[in-house]
Amino acid sequence: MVAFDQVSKAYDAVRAVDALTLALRPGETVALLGPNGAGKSTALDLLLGLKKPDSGTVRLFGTGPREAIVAGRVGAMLQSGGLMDGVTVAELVRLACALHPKPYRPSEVLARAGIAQLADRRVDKLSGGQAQRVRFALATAGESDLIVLDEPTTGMDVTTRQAFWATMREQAGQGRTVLFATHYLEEADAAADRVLVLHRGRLLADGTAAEIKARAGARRISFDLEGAIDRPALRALPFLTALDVSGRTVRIRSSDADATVHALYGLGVYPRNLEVAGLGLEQAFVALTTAEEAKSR
Ligand SMILES: Nc1ncnc2c1ncn2[C@@H]1O[C@H](COP(=O)(O)OP(=O)(O)OP(=O)(O)O)[C@@H](O)[C@H]1O
Repeated sequence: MVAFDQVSKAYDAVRAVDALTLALRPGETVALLGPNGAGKSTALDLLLGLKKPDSGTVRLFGTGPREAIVAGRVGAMLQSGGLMDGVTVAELVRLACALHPKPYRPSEVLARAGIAQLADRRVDKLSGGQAQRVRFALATAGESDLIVLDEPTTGMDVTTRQAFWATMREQAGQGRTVLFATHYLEEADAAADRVLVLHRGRLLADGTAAEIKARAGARRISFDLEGAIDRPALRALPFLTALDVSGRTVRIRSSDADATVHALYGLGVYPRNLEVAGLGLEQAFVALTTAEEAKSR
């Protein structure tokens, strides 16, 4: 079990992480989302013992972060982590395996990260996406109970990205906890079974992607109308939060699509090509974080 208990960390006046409390369960794949500066990297640094909280505690499997890392229970892939200069990919992976208390075979690690063909290349001569795969290999050098990934797929091409997530699913399937920070909301939607939204260091939302979308409330309704379009009548529809008319096509956002559509028919119009769709995680994220920004203004 991985737990933050009332953890805070400030840089001068900036509260990067503010009274964060949460627990991660085994086998869970968790996405950490938040706008720039929300505190994601700081939270991961606290989790990995790279920074010390000003107050509160971080516990990993019953110990502090350092002890858990020394015991090989944590694999991490950080954003900027420089790879050692002057060594080859194979040498670096062998070193990571040698340092891990429960290592996999280096050949296995190379193959899993899709870098077997890069084994003899120097790590300081790799492309961005290749270097990212090497970091991925280092994070999965041994059997860790927690895998922490900071924007893991940045710079990866589509195939690498798919292979990467397949491996992460496999790892989670073996009971490991996978925690990743990302700005790719589609990826969070597809890969995570739990989504955490951080905003100004605080946990704004915690749930499945579906729950977060539902919490952001809105649904999109679109349809075409024949004849004159009565905008004031449309604008007065219940639960409407946005209205856009373009030519014959009307697009509505509603916090209760059933009630809005019901009232729409009540106007005596005949909407054609009616579509009701949920918001994507990206739109839900924007709705949640902008609402929070507005509150704090
Ligand atoms: N070393 C530091 N010194 C001073 N302020 C810092 C430092 N590191 C982070 N901050 C500030 O703390 C806040 C949280 O930053 P953090 O890097 O944790 O956010 P993030 O969610 O990872 O952002 P991004 O999405 O941009 O990577 C920001 O306001 C940032 O400017």
